[in-house]
Amino acid sequence: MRYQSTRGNSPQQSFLEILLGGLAPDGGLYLPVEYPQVSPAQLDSWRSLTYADLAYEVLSLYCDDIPEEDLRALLRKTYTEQVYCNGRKADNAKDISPLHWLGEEGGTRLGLLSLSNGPTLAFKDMAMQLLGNLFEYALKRSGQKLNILGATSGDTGSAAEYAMRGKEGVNVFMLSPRGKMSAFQSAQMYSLQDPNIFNLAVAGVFDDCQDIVKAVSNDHVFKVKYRIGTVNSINWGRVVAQVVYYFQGYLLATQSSSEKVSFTVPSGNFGNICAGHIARMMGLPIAHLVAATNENDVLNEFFSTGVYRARKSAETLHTSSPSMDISKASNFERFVFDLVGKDGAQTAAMFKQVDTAGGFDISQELIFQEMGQYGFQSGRSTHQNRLDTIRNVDQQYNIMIDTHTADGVKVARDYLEPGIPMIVLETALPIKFEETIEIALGRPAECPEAFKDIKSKPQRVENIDADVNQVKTFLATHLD
Ligand SMILES: Cc1ncc(COP(=O)(O)O)c(C=O)c1O
Ligand SMILES: N[C@@H](CCOP(=O)(O)O)C(=O)O
Repeated sequence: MRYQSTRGNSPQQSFLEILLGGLAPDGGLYLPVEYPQVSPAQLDSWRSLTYADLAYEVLSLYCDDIPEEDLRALLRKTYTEQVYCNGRKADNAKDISPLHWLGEEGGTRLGLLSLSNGPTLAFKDMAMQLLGNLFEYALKRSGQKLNILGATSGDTGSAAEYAMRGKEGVNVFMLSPRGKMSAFQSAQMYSLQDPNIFNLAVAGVFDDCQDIVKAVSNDHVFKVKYRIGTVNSINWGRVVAQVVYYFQGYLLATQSSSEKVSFTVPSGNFGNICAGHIARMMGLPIAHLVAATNENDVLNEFFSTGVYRARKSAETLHTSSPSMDISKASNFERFVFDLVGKDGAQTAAMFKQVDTAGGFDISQELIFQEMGQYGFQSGRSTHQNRLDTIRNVDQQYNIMIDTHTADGVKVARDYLEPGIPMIVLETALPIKFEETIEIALGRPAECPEAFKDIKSKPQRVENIDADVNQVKTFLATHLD
């Protein structure tokens, strides 16, 4: 499989060639030149597979420069009960991403796909653990070292650091928005003392952190000299690993490939739902993909009006679903590339307009009228909706959900269609946002044993301005 940039001005490359670099040289994001197709019969033949073997079927369509036996071994090493039973009872863990039906609502079944059973209690572990093993594999083959520069709003950071700690030849430099994550999220990252992990608390919001990552990646001389890679969903490896659980969720929810399901996805950087879009483009029978935003509702605005207006840092609100406090969703560019018929020049022009004029408006264009074919719907959830939904799901179904998943359930309920099961992606465990859970339910969230004393551990973090040059200087002084 060859990969092309969404900006149309980079050479096509193979999976292993793009894995360590992340952003394409022209500033775009990589996508496969075509989406491999999965037939209904093929889909049905995957019903009895383990998660690891299902992942093999999906990923082997994309990573054809990794020998079959190596890829299968990497996936079986990654998707184990030992890695993915955190915070859940072990009887469900063999499914890796179990599906829990909440109940019947609006003439259909409403369910939660559990994706937060991994080491850091958020869905990021589903792809990040694999990325860690893929990096190790690729670096061993090439004899290279890798310095990861990442941006987090709370969950990617810890998932990446737990996946990369102790990995030979890998350093992680993680930018996080100072004071904007939950105490639990900060403690998960900042308490790590491993010499290959560096936490930088940026005076800004997540978008500032992501802009710095992109600016450093776009300085090709610096990038090559310091061997900079990325673990954000900028990296295709992250997105493609997330495609797998849409297949898993679909197979768990249905009896045959003639059935359709819809997914609601709590959305911020648009990586998770972009993986759903790709699964749908591959032929997975998804009726709708519902993007659920919090008060930072750029994506909801776009899907409802055709106007994309990225907010400035100062306009980005600090909410009680803080991991979705994002106003410049990077993966949105991948969808736009498909929307404009894989026209790299047009995509580049549209995102140049985002930089110069703050956004674009396609409300009067044919592509907006035809956008229905991609199955997107969207909605917005507020702090009060979040509290109400956490309470209501707890009372009605005796299940405690986190604030982001609550945004998902709130919006999903607005889009229930009789006869089409609705699966909400559960993106984190409640303990990560325990302050809000306490407000909503008046009792604490359950905390897995491994994290009981996390907030009292000593923390190691450096403060830094939202300034590319300061970050480059930090990297240069910590690398040879
Ligand atoms: C808990 C949680 N939910 C939802 C999201 C949004 O996912 P995405 O950024 O892939 O849209 C994130 C961050 O990415 C998250 O950490
Ligand atoms: N919500 C994320 C933000 C980064 O998203 P990514 O999927 O691009 O890594 C976080 O929790 O850090």
